[in-house]
Amino acid sequence: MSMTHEIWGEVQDALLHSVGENNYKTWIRPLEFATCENGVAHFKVPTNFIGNWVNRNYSDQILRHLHSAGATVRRIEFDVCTGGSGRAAQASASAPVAAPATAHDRDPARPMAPRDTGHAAADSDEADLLPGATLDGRFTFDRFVVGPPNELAHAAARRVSEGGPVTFNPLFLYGGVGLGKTHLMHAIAHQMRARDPSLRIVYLSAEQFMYRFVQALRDRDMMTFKQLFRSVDVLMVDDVQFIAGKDSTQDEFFHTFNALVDQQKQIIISGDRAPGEMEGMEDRIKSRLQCGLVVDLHPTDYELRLGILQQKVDFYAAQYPGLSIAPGVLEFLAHRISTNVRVLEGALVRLFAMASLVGREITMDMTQDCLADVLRVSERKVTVEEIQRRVSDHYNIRLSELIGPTRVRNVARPRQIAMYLSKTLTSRSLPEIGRRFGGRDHTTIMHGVKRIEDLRGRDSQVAEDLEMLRRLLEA
Ligand SMILES: Nc1ncnc2c1ncn2[C@@H]1O[C@H](COP(=O)(O)OP(=O)(O)OP(=O)(O)O)[C@@H](O)[C@H]1O
Repeated sequence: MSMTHEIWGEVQDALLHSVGENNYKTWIRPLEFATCENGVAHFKVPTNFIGNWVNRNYSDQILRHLHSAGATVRRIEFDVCTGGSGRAAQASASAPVAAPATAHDRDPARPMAPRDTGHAAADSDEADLLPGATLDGRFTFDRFVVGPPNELAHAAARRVSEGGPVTFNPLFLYGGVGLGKTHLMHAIAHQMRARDPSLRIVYLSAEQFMYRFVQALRDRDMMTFKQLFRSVDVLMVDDVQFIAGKDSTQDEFFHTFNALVDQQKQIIISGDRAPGEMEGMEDRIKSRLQCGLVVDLHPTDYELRLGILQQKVDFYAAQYPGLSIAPGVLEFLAHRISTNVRVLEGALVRLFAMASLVGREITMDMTQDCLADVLRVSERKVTVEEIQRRVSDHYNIRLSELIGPTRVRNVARPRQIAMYLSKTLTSRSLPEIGRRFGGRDHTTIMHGVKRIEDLRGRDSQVAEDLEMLRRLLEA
């Protein structure tokens, strides 16, 4: 069926439910259905910004609803409507996945919103100045799961995204690989842009900053480079450690930084470690980076990983309708993959892809088969010594007692628990474990392991203790 105004009316109602009232008012209501030709539905939008935003964030949903309403639409396009003379905006989307947007959208280092949204040609010129990657539409605050390891960073990012007087400059976010620094920076950008589309926000990696700088030097066009970076409202530089040891880039970065701070413009920087610990970074830069708010993202804990997995499952389940995940699988993944959220998410993507191929529920067996390599690599190397220390702390007995010969029950049982954990969490053989338990024979270890295996099913206190110790050891 061809797309009509009636169908669009129906789809608008459906969108009101699926995106919520606020989003609907801001993004969907301004869209005016114009025509549909050869499967391409054209919408008029008041600004280029709205066109790009809707394209990036809602085009999939719009297409889905159009299809459900029976419209045969392959693609949607947004045309900026400038006082009656509609002009093609740089935004379009096609089924089933939104097509990559325009040069404008692909460019990370361009100011993300034009000051005057009615001047698409000027936007394109600006976009042409800077190459790079795009802001990820999925990296929003809504999709960032907060827990004790990242709550401070999240709160700081939220505060900055609210705008207002610049209170801490720069905001410096640091932490290990895949802990959400980029996600938070993108979320700030999305939020700021939604709040004030006229803001000129530049997000880029330190590598791209250097690339631009070197290109400007080569083209003998430093003026344009300086003008561009010094005329933004918000500058975000990701992975700043990249410019460590690169003296001229650091010099230019330093001047850009100072110029923006002088103008009270917000700067947000991320790095893989605290500024003071960055080798090869000039002291004057380190001290600039430290003079705002420095917050770190700590390694995730089990609960946060589980929360992230649960949130991502909802997302993937919507993409693969009909697929389910067996109880215990998410908990297992949260236990076993503790390195980095990116790996955790990758594991989930693989599981869903595999399950959709075979058309079955994601079970524990499938998880172990499909992720054998990831699980092997991320296996935390727990040592027998660590286990002994944890167990003696937990039962409040001395390490020397745990390893020694005493047979009193309040030591013998924890000792067997330590033997069991050594057997199940390390790759040590029974004789090797025996040696670490005061030179005991391997049959003693085997007996201890069997005893706990047996108790585990009958004694809930033992089961609980084992679970808690395992979590502590694998955290
Ligand atoms: N708290 C979180 N909630 C939801 N998703 C998260 C969270 N933390 C990280 N992620 C996801 O993990 C992935 C990696 O995050 P991100 O790219 O932001 O990490 P990073 O700290 O910038 O890593 P790198 O050091 O490699 O640049 C992304 O898909 C991101 O959405």
